Amino acid sequence: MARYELVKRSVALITLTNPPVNALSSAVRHGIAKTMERALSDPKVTAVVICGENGRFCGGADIREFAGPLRGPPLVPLLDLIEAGEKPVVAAIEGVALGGGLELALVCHYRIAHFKARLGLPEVTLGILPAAGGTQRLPRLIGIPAALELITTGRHVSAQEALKLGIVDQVTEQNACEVAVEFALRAIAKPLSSRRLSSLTTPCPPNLDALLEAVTMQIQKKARGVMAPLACVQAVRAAATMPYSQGIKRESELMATLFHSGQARALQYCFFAERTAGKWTLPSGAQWNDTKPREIRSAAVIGLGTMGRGIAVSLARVGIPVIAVESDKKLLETGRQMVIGMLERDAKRRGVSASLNLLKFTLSLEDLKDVDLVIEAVFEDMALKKSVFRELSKVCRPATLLCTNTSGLDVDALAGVTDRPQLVIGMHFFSPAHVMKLLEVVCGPRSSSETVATAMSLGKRMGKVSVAVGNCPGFVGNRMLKPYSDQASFLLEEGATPEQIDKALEDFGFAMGVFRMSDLAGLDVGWRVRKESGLTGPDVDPKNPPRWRQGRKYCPIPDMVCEQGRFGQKTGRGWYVYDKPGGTNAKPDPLIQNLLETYRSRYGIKPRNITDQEIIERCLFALANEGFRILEDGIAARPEDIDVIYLFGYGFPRHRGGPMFYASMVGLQRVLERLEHYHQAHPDVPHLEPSPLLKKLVACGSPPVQKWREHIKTMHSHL
Ligand SMILES: CC/C=C\CC(=O)SCCNC(=O)CCNC(=O)[C@H](O)C(C)(C)COP(=O)(O)OP(=O)(O)OC[C@H]1O[C@@H](n2cnc3c(N)ncnc32)[C@H](O)[C@@H]1OP(=O)(O)O
Repeated sequence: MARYELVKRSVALITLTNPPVNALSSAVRHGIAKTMERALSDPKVTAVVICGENGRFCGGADIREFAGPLRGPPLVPLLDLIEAGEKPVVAAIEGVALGGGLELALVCHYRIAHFKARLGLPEVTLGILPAAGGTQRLPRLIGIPAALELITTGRHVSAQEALKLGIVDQVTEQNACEVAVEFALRAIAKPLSSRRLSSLTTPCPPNLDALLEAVTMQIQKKARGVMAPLACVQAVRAAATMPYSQGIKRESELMATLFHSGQARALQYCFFAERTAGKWTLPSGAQWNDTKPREIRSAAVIGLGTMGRGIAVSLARVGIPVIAVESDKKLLETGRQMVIGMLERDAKRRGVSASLNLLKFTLSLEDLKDVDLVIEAVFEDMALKKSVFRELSKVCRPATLLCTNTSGLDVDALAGVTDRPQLVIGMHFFSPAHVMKLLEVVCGPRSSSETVATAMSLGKRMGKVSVAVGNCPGFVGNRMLKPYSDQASFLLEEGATPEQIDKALEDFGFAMGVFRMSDLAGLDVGWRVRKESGLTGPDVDPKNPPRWRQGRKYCPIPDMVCEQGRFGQKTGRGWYVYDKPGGTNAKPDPLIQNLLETYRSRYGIKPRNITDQEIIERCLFALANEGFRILEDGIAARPEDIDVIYLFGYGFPRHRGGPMFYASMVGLQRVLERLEHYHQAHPDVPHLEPSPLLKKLVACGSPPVQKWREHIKTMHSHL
């Protein structure tokens, strides 16, 4: 796991060999310990260079080992030994030096980085802190403010920025290993004491307390309830106020509180879930690693509304020529200006030039005849979408992939009106499409494996986290959203206020509660969907009981809010009131309070006190319960996929792991009991009835989330 060679007759070259990222597994630590001992004890060796195989220095500790007991040599004494050695050690950093990888580099006496390398201490994103001396050595090297920022955010820096900050001594465009060997030979005669970071005094700003206080407040505002960044601040404070020997003890104590925490488990689960989600399989057996995607050299976007504009920008900024289509001149011109503006702002932010030459705007579908792929992003109306797909079928060459950006309509019904159902697929982007990372790739029963592979690979190219899902109303994300938001509405009936429900959800960790989020998204969208599906509006049978639709309990309060022209932020009024249309400062509105009181007295509902616990349980257990049904139905392949969708598309707090992981952390038995309790109280709400899969998992002893798949016997997988 660490290779040893003697180069230039006196330099020991130690190469970490643990593909793909040379993580510091127990075997690698063992390899480093053995090879370092050999280098330090061999009189022929005058200097040491440490590098990583395959152009990657080191991706840090092996996260997979965190779940088990510590095996092999512990990292801290090993790193102390390297730093204390009497022979100069040079880190040759190519690819990445992250977490324990950077901590390894920090105990080397010199660091040479390849110009494409990235460095950082991302431990905080895994719910822990850099506990192999990182919180003590980095502040000594680059000062408190810069170290604090890097450690509390986990941000990666480029080699150039690392040079500016003083993290590395040299950046090279040549082979970093060869440069490091030459560097090591020159360093032989030089004293090492000033290169041992643990022996340095931390440069301390005069306003240390104020700085730490400001950063703490910033963290509490941005990452409410998240423990790791606050522990990082305390560890860095120790670097500023204590000698290294005490600081490292403090670092270790803080790590001990984080290491076994639920937050660390959740965040590490998210890391792997994100990577698992890209690995799709279809009922045919075709899967991500045996199906070649098509190369997409040109694309088209139909419809330049909010979604279409974001999609066009997402395509153009990764170098794909885009033809954007609108139905009338005025809309086309508005869309054109918006797309260009968005692309220019995006390019400015990234310090690159805007690829405006890749954009073409047209009123004619005929212009799409030669493109490789079309993404339809017209209004969410089946008849309209069908007419577009019929037309595309006529004008596009037979090999063109036809994708629909629908948030819940039947992808197979659209495939059915084309001459190429195997080349039709859903690409459900989230608004704003050029910002939001999630892409649901909706596989119809007739979508070919090549089509799935191409949509998934295009998503990756656009920087999206793509998840393959099956075709059903609302797919995964929006299908689960319904029971969640229904519970919030029922809670309003029973006595809660929008602000109370939002606060409980925001305290749980959501960036926005369900009502603030609906105000942002626009209340009219859901209203239109409910009208189209006959839940409200003139099509509802007048004989229908008022709070009852399609055989189940229904809460008409969201419709009543819309009937008053309250569509959310854009109209300046929704569940909250705003200073002006488009305003973002939500204030509770007495008119909503009135509406709720009138509603309750009309239906004889006596308001009751509702606790935050009930809000969280009813909203989130109903959400997870639908997730279990989605797994049973084969609409999502694994719980990780559902969690990734909720993390990246719906602002589920990452330190809770996603709705399915959260359910497993609460305990499936407890979730089952609470759902049974709430269903007993509300037998007319089917979403509260525990799903058969949840019951089955509890009966099997509540296995960990990674093992649920073994218990899901889907007869008709949609994936
Ligand atoms: C005492 C405590 C001391 C130290 C604490 C730590 O060091 S904690 C770990 C800190 N390091 C990180 O957080 C880095 C995590 N990795 C990444 O950010 C990326 O993987 C990386 C290195 C930038 C490479 O990205 P890329 O997109 O090229 O590959 P991908 O992410 O898909 O990873 C490839 C496979 O490697 C697995 N993997 C990556 N890093 C680790 C790791 N540190 N430990 C274990 N496994 C790791 C990843 O899961 C992928 O696996 P696969 O089975 O192929 O899906």
